[in-house]
Amino acid sequence: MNHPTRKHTALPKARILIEALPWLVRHNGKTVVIKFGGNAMIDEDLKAAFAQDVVFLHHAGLKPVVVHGGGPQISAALDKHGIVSEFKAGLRVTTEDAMDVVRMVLAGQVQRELVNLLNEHGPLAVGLTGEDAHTITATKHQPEIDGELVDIGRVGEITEIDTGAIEALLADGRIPVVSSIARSQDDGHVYNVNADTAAAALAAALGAETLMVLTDVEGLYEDWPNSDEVISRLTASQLEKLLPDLSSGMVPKMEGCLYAVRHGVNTARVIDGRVPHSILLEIFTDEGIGTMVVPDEHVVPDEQEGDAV
Ligand SMILES: Nc1ncnc2c1ncn2[C@@H]1O[C@H](COP(=O)(O)OP(=O)(O)O)[C@@H](O)[C@H]1O
Ligand SMILES: CC(=O)N[C@@H](CCC(=O)OP(=O)(O)O)C(=O)O
Repeated sequence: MNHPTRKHTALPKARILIEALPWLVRHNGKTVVIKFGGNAMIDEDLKAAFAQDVVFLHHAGLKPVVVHGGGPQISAALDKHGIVSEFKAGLRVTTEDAMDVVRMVLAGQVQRELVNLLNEHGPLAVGLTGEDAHTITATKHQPEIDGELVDIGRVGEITEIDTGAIEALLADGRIPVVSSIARSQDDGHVYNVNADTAAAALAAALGAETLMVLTDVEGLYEDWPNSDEVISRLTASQLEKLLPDLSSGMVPKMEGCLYAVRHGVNTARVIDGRVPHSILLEIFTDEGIGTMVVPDEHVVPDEQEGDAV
């Protein structure tokens, strides 16, 4: 017979579950766009933990949408094809030949791998690219470098998002996994779009609660590469002032975060994808682990439990 003073060894687990209750209530039914960067996909265990987290969110009542990158994977494949990778303004110079490889790697390799990992937990994930059902439409992007417009090939600037296919999948209880390739509004071809930019545009168009960008650093470093002091929280205006000083991969990431919070997304976060289960830590605890960008008018509830988003 159970004695009332008997030690219940599972009690700490119940406490952990109940601690997550405010977050579960807050996020119920909310869309969360999660960008999984190519640099964060560093090993099999991390990718499996990522898939577990996303499936957990799904079963916890959220609507996760995954947008994936694959920069290092594309560079490796281009290398095999004897094509040298060159970046300008943080974007890959994409020739017609390179575009074929980009599409093959993102849609045929990285996306398939993530879809399969998610589907180990049930018939959940469906992969698509921005080409499908006009999800992402783009025109040629020509960045301005030193006052001049530069031709970087088939790199797209997003002109339109059609959320129909993604919303239909969410309504059907699926997890959309989107590759950052856009249909062209100018010709019959496709464009290479930076995955951070694509994730931000989708988060805004979907009216997502949160944009979460997983990468290979702890967050936005205040004085990179001289110090590893992470900026834990900043407003849109504060971020806007920092943008001109940012470099390389952080540029599209932080521009994306700014775009998202200026277009209705409540929070945009850059978090360390090398930390196993970083998504769960960020969503269900008050120990935010990366950099959080909030709209200017965002009022901080008092720093109490349940205040992470
Ligand atoms: N201020 C900064 N804070 C953190 N990382 C920075 C900063 N500026 C540049 N970086 C670089 O940006 C990289 C992340 O971008 P990127 O390589 O494109 O990753 P991903 O594949 O996840 O999109 C970091 O690994 C770091 O080298
Ligand atoms: C135009 C452009 O630069 N596109 C990116 C698309 C993939 C991507 O963004 O991957 P990460 O998120 O891993 O960096 C590229 O070709 O590398």
